[in-house]
Amino acid sequence: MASTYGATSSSALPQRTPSCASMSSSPAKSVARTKILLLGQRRSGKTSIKEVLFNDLPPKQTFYLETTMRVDKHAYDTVIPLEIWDCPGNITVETLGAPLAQFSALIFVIDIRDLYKQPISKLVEFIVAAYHDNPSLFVEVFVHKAEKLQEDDKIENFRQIQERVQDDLMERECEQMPYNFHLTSVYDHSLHEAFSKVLHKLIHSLPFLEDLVNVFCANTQSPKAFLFDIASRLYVATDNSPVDSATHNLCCDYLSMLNSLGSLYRAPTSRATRMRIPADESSPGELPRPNETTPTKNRFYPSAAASLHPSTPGTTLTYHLVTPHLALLALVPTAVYEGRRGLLEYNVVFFREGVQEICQVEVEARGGG
Ligand SMILES: Nc1nc2c(ncn2[C@@H]2O[C@H](COP(=O)(O)OP(=O)(O)OP(=O)(O)O)[C@@H](O)[C@H]2O)c(=O)[nH]1
Repeated sequence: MASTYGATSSSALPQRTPSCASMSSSPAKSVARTKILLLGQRRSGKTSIKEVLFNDLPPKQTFYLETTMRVDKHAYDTVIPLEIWDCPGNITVETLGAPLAQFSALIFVIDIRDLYKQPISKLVEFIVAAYHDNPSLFVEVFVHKAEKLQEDDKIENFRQIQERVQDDLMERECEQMPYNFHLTSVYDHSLHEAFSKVLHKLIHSLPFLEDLVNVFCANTQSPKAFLFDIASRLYVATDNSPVDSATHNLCCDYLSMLNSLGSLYRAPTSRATRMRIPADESSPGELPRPNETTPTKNRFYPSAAASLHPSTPGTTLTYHLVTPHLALLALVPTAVYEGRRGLLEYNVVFFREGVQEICQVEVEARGGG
């Protein structure tokens, strides 16, 4: 895979963009966060999911995670500010300590080999409670550790778990409550794909972001493009062509490679001393970034590309930074990438401005502006 790394127009400089996203350990308290409840039996993999996605923990290291003893609230800022509640395995609706009405999504994690009654009863207990307290709650079931089983067993267990939940809900007369099942594993991209789908349901501005990706694809003859959250590698929007897993995985892998090699390609001019912006220079709409005492800490080159099929007609995978934490990844015909680069860059600038505007509105609507 031949790769190129370079800079786009100066408007790509990430530190000047409105901070719709800031991965922070001490996020601003005043912002209204979208809350996601992460539930499941002990050792089902809840903390692993949270750590792999939002703390960049290598999947193999999840083996050493300790048991969660009390609710751990993890703040993460992407297009919308999230708060993920990682709960201990023994938590119930009564001991949760917060009404279900506070949450926007509930992710219930079941180990795919766990066909016993207990996890299913617990899931049903929460679905029934949600049905009464918060019928608009998105209930998503991650049938997890899917890579542990052979294909046939995997499908069979997946089917059995769905069937049992359905039967139990019918008995409790709650079958109208919508819920979705996903097969997931921290060892492949299924977790990223499933969590991305959950995230889409929570982003109110999603149609606008999708429109922007669609316009980008139409103008650049791109068959597929994703707007990714860089650190978590969740995609926050894509165009309206179907997502095929191979393309999604390819983009995830490319992003992962760039994330790990990014610092090597940092331009000498981007050293902290040269890039620091004086406080009084920040633009009027820009948010305070309490955690950005060193604005170049996570600096990243603004664009990159890799040739996927060198022979004609050829496809190139392009990467463009959109905000400090979002990037556009697109499959582009090599002829367009090589012959009409100006047009491509023009569309990226247009796309970037649109996304930044949407993020700004989102921040203002949540009281962070
Ligand atoms: N094979 C496999 N193992 C996984 C996967 N996800 C998590 N695990 C393992 O499952 C075990 C339990 O993971 P945890 O994340 O601690 O589970 P938990 O649900 O947070 O557990 P509690 O804190 O006790 O409630 C660890 O040994 C992980 O390595 C997966 O996708 N596949």
